[in-house]
Amino acid sequence: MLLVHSVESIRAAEEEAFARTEAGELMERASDALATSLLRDLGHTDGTTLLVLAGPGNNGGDALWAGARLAGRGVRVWVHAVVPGRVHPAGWAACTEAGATSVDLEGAISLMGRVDRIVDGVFGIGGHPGLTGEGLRLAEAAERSGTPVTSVDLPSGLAADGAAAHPSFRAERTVTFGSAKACQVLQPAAERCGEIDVVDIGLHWEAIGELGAPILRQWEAADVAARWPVPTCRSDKYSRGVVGVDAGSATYPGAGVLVAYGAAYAGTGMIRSLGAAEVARATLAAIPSVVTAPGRVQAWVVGSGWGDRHDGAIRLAEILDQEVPVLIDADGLRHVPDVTLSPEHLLTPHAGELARLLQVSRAEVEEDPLGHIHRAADLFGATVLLKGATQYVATPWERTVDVAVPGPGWTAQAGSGDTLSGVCGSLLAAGLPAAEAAVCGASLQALTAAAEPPLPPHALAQRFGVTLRGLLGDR
Ligand SMILES: NC(=O)C1=CN([C@@H]2O[C@H](COP(=O)(O)OP(=O)(O)OC[C@H]3O[C@@H](n4cnc5c(N)ncnc54)[C@H](O)[C@@H]3O)[C@@H](O)[C@H]2O)[C@@H](O)CC1
Ligand SMILES: [K+]
Repeated sequence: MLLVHSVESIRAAEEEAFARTEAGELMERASDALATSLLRDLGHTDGTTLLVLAGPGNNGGDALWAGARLAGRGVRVWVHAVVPGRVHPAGWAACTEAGATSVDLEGAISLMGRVDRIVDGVFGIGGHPGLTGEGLRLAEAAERSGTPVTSVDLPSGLAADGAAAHPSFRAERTVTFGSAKACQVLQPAAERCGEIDVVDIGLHWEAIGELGAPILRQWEAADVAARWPVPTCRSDKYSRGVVGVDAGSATYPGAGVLVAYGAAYAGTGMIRSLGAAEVARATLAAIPSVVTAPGRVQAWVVGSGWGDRHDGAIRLAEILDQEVPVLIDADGLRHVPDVTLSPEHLLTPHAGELARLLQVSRAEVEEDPLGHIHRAADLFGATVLLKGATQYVATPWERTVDVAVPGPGWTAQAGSGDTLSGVCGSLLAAGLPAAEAAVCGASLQALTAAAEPPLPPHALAQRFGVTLRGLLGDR
């Protein structure tokens, strides 16, 4: 699991670390790790070449000290001070004394495409988002040259805490210090960061109180495998969980069928299709093991394909009265302001639906997904999964948001949300807490889509077992 801290937290943890370390020790750890990473990527020192772009702050300092180490080891290093006259003085002296050659802007640009690697040490967590002027010229020239870029801490130009792809460097690798940053896991910014190496520089998160909690937890496949409920020799359909589905309608019967596909192929114990008669009939025809008689239900999936069902609020209240976990999706979400929810209830809006719930514009949600998902979770008291290119899960009053394993854009199609609801519903019925059910469900869908050619949602669901077998190994 990749933990992401905010700039505010990193600054606080750095302050705490400065107080108990020698001056310059943190920068030494950072630049040592950067130099090691550069050496690994260069492969060897003899005859290899490096262009260091150093900005005015400590990010430039890191780059310069690493450049000094490599120049000392025989790498041919050129160095450019991006803001003339404003450069980390000790780092600059060390780098040039170790043999690096100083070049001006035009010199730096003309070297791009001819050196083996470029070090982007222009701005780090102190950078204002969006490069302009010479910084932008350098970033564009570097990208055009095709020479691989190692960014120091983050690609200069990105906002460390944000998801936006501001004008910035595009890195092949980012060597980041103390903690991953939000821009390295949230799209579209993350795709400008390349491979992420997180370097431990000795920050003590527990020493800074609440600020020490990460803002994001980026889940990886192994984390999903560790949480996935695997049946044992003592399992029966009830211990594995019964999912009740009231989704779809006479107008949109497919939604209810797709929810059942998601639950069935994620391995649920039993599915009860308890919505419109048309949906139950269609579901039974597709999946013969589905039961259409009422009975015990351990988690509900409701709302998708309801359309403008006139009794939606009453039906939702009735289901909530049963006091088992409930996943509320799509058309069910419009009734959320009228009912009382708790963290075991899972809302699964996409950006447009979240905007409607919070009475803001979709653009506002897309601009600040984290802020809005927190707001929704706190306002409604429920767990929220925000679907989209990056899938976030927030729990009411908790600082840390979970981010599902990312997947390809193929799942952006009608019906994907319905099968996803089914997967999450099956995990809720198996007893996973709502946040884990949401993030594991979204990750399973993403991992499956990443491994398969484009498939319609019901066919993708049929491949869940292959993904699970790969994830779970011998478990
Ligand atoms: N303080 C330390 O000892 C450590 C800091 N670390 C490094 O230090 C970085 C943070 O250093 P700083 O706080 O000095 O910040 P930066 O090095 O990110 O840059 C800050 C400077 O750039 C200027 N600036 C920012 N955006 C600009 C823009 N778009 N155009 C023109 N000027 C701009 C600011 O006014 C400021 O002078 C981290 O990202 C990391 O690389 C690491 O070495 C770990 C230890
Ligand atoms: K940088």
